[in-house]
Amino acid sequence: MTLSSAASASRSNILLNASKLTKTVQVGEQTLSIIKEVDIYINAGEFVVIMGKSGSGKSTLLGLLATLDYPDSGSVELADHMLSDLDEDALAVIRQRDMGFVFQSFHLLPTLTVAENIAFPLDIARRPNQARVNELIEAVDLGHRRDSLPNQLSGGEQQRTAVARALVSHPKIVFADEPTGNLDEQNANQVMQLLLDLRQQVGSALVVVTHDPALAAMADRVITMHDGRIVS
Ligand SMILES: Nc1ncnc2c1ncn2[C@@H]1O[C@H](COP(=O)(O)OP(=O)(O)OP(=O)(O)O)[C@@H](O)[C@H]1O
Repeated sequence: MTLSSAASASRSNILLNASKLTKTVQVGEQTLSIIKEVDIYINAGEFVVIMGKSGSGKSTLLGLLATLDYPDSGSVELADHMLSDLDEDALAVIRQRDMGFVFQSFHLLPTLTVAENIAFPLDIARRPNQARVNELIEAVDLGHRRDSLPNQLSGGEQQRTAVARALVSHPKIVFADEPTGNLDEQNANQVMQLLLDLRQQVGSALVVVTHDPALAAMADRVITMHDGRIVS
């Protein structure tokens, strides 16, 4: 295979394609450019890690790809939907149906139990499926904690709940922003292994922002950012 045919083969299965994304923020009188004309694609089922120094724009880029934030210009397309053209209601439907999220600080709903947090994406999409929820609770080894509230859980248990919630509705893509950043090494390894195993079962693409080189070593592709641009 030539280099160019290899490149086109690896791009033939594109799930998410973002083009010329830019983002500025206003700091006092100054307009700072924090994402600068970034082009990025993610293939279906691919595991991509985004690395780079603190402040290089990783979390901002992830937020733009996941439609949690708006770019100043540029476009994001997911599975034939041009997300940049959709209103907030239509985006909410796509986020519920096609995306999963794992954040560094867990972001569980504090008044819902483990089982209810995991069921939440199915419930708001009006597709309740208790069998699927039970399967995920077992997969992340939280059967004994199913009726606990988030504030009764350890950090590792909270993040395992978040991982199950992210995968429960068979999303096309999961976005994770430093998912192991608040965990000790043992819990970090367990959470990452669960995230990788479950997304493999579901066939989801996975995009992870991390500083962890061990995680990067497991990725299909590593993207490095510097000063708002992708440099490799
Ligand atoms: N709302 C905002 N207002 C002002 N500056 C912002 C805002 N959001 C992000 N920034 C700045 O944009 C730059 C990129 O931030 P971002 O959080 O994306 O970086 P990062 O690479 O994820 O960093 P870290 O590894 O520390 O989490 C940083 O310099 C940050 O201070």
